[in-house]
Amino acid sequence: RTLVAVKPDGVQRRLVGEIMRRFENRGFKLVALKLVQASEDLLRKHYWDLRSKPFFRGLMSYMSEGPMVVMVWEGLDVIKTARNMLGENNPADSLPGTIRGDFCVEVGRNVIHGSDSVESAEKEISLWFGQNELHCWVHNSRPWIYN
Ligand SMILES: Nc1ncnc2c1ncn2[C@@H]1O[C@@H]2COP(=O)(O)O[C@H]2[C@H]1O
Repeated sequence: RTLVAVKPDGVQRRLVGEIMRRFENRGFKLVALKLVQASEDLLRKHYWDLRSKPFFRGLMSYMSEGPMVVMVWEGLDVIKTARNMLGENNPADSLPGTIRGDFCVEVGRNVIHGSDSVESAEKEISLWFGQNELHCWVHNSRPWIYN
């Protein structure tokens, strides 16, 4: 499982449907989804490892500018594959075909976040979602996606 968040710029730019379509089409299963105006406390916990970076204050304010769409996707190697689908942190290094490579130009407005490791995915999922918000359901197309 991985946490994917469409940031306030992605929501404002109406990219939510396009981004979700990419994850659905790839074959991943949606297990949690919500629209959230994140509190400063939540954002501080989410980006705790970056607290000493010079861009930290700007990042907090960017992420508070409007609601985000936060979701959990599940599937084989989803953390790694989602990072590949997102592109590089800096959109200028992101290949066309990736989300950042197709939809943005600046690192401070990079439209989407994805967990970067198993540890951060577990931490981020438990930060943004309660256990009762994570749904277990059967993907009918599963046998056509997995051997
Ligand atoms: N040099 C930078 N200047 C501004 N924001 C940055 C910089 N580097 C990283 N970020 C932001 O910090 C975020 C950390 O992880 P994200 O994938 O959410 O996307 C990153 C960017 O939004």
